[in-house]
Amino acid sequence: MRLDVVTIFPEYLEPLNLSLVGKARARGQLDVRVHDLRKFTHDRHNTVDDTPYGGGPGMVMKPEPWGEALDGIIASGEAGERPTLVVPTPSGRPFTQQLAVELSGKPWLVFTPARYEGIDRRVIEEYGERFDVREVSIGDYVLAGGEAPVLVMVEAVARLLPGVLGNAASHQDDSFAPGRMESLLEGPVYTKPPEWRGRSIPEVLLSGHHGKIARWRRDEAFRRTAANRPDLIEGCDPAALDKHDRRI
Ligand SMILES: COc1cccc(COC(=O)c2cn[nH]c2)c1
Repeated sequence: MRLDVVTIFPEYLEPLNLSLVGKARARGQLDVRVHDLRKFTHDRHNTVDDTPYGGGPGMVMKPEPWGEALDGIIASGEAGERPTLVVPTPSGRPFTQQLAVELSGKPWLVFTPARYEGIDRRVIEEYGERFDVREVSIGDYVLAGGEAPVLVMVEAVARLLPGVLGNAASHQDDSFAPGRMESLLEGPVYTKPPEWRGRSIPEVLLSGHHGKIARWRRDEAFRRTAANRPDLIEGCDPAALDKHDRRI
């Protein structure tokens, strides 16, 4: 997968050289290219923003630099390759595990994190006519820029790429993983030592009885979901539970 990011703070994307994403890059599974938006300005101050038409607070990112940056990136693609553009914004569709799964199947993502009050709408219109443009929110709050959302989305997508996450099975049971655990939160996890500050491990986890363990985990997932995310349970039909679990 190729990932391009256009930003006025390239150093903000340094974390993409670390850990899981860093290793995937080193292995050649991910081709990550970060572009400094200011390199696509031509005035003495490398201006990327200006006052909003119609007045109001803050500044808006000018369309010209984005146009030059995106045209250059698209032109550098393999013949005929078409990118999916991802625009982090509080007014976008929710970023979910399902969307992460969808994006992990794309060959080329271009992220356009904005600062200020956002990017001139004509940029979205211009590229939306020719490419798949997704305006995506990572949550209902406003940040100073879209770079942190890019780190979030790249990590969520990269860990789904085959061979990137050590133990492939471990994202089947992710919270929100489509299918089995459609919309349940993960229950509690434990590891050695068997006793820590007088606190032991739930007996069932030491029983070796895989059926009972699966049932206990399912019950704990329901318990935690009911406590923290009752909205996820409303639509959940217990009868739709994995038949295997119910048989125990
Ligand atoms: C593109 O327009 C804007 C405007 C304002 C801030 C931002 C940065 O993104 C966020 O704040 C965000 C993304 N998901 N949740 C919050 C982008």
